Amino acid sequence: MGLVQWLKGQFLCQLIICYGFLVSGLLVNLLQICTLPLWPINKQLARRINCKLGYSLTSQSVALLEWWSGTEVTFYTDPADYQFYGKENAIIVLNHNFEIDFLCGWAFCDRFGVLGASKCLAKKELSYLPVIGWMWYFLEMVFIKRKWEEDKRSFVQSLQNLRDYPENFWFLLHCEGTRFTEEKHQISMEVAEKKGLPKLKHHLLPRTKGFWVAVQNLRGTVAAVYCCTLNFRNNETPTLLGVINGKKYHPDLYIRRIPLESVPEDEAECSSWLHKLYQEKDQFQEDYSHTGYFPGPIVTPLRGPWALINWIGWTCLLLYPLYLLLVQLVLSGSILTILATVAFCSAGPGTGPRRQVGTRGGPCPTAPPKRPGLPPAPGHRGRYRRTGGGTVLIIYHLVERRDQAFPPRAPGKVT
Ligand SMILES: CC/C=C\C/C=C\C/C=C\C/C=C\C/C=C\C/C=C\CCC(=O)SCCNC(=O)CCNC(=O)[C@H](O)C(C)(C)COP(=O)(O)OP(=O)(O)OC[C@H]1O[C@@H](n2cnc3c(N)ncnc32)[C@H](O)[C@@H]1OP(=O)(O)O
Ligand SMILES: CCCCCCCCCCCCCCCCCC(=O)OC[C@@H](O)COP(=O)(O)O
Repeated sequence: MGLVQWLKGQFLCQLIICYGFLVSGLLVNLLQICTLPLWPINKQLARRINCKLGYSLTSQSVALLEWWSGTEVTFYTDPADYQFYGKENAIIVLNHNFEIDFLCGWAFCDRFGVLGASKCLAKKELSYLPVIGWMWYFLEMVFIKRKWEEDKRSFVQSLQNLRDYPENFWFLLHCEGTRFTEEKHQISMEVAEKKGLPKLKHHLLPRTKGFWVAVQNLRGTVAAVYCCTLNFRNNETPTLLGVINGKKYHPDLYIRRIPLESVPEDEAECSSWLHKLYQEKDQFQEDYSHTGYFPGPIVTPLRGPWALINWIGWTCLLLYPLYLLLVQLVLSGSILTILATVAFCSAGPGTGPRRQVGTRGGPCPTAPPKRPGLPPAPGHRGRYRRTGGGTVLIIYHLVERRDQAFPPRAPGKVT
């Protein structure tokens, strides 16, 4: 494992990444709040500013996926459709099987310049997510409680609001309405049986009302439905934590562009149309499980530098205060100890005395067995994970150094 891959596994690096995302997100939220007075004066300008602010935050997770974890989405699509991507509004119908399907969706949006403006039909709970949920409020995301009687009015109103949106946007719909699990699949197939519908092997039965309402309210605004089918090579089970740990995944995404005119206006016909679309998607997944690829040629839209530049910019800006702190430490003279500690710790666990955090001098109760100059015995967990040990110890010594500036008081004695 190279140095870069080792660094990606370090808790300190992951802490810095999440710190950057969180603090930049809060700053973006603050700036979005500042656009509120602009809305009654110039709504379109306020929307454009919020799209840029939204891009500045969302693209950090695209940078994490594409540059940090090195995950590259492979796109399968008809080259004749390629010319439309990014140049029109579209409804995206995407299967909801993977933990990071939204990240692959964002990467797809970023390739065609619609990441900042894109929206989705999301469960109301996501609007409470710190930073991301608050940001989506200003991007006019469509939230629903998944209870039609309570949702229908606000759902229709939210869609109508998008009819004069100044930027090209994609509207993501996971028609299944929830993430795929075997248990949900079994219940869903019982409903399919009752309805006399073909059973699906790789999907839950789609909920059709939301799709029909979206199509009806966005007709004239949206030009097409993009039927997107996502899968991962070699049966990978991708996770967000894996991406943060720098693990590379291999997503394949098959996109079919369907002009909106071909979607029926009648609700019952539209419902049948969507069920047929999901039966086709299910067949694509079945073929993929045997062949390892989707139909249609592979296209490779250019991966622009802006997600990476934006991420580096935020990281430099937000790490600068920490850099100043480090400079202070150097001036205070204690950095040498820390550097010595870093050198000492990054030699790996088990190569020197450990002191139990919180008390002085005692052996660390879970210190790996003494094997001077050797890494701890295989499988020894110890207090510090093999990969994160050096990092954790650096933080421990940083804390300890601070303590030594204020030596602990002996019990009962006041200094
Ligand atoms: C690769 C992608 C490319 C690009 C990506 C593009 C954009 C992405 C970029 C930016 C977007 C920004 C952010 C995205 C990032 C993160 C967000 C990601 C995910 C969040 C998404 C979610 O939160 S999913 C949950 C919310 N969405 C939905 O719920 C949509 C699906 N639901 C509906 O549409 C529903 O219709 C409804 C909720 C609107 C209303 O539901 P309701 O049930 O009241 O009505 P329905 O008629 O639909 O259903 C009733 C019928 O259903 C039958 N039934 C009952 N039980 C089941 C069952 N278990 N399974 C299936 N069907 C069932 C029942 O019989 C009823 O049938 P009737 O015939 O009797 O009506
Ligand atoms: C460089 C910066 C990186 C910092 C850390 C990375 C953060 C990445 C961004 C996190 C944003 C989280 C967006 C939430 C998307 C969740 C999508 C989802 O899967 O929702 C579930 C619903 O669909 C259905 O819910 P269920 O009914 O299945 O329950």
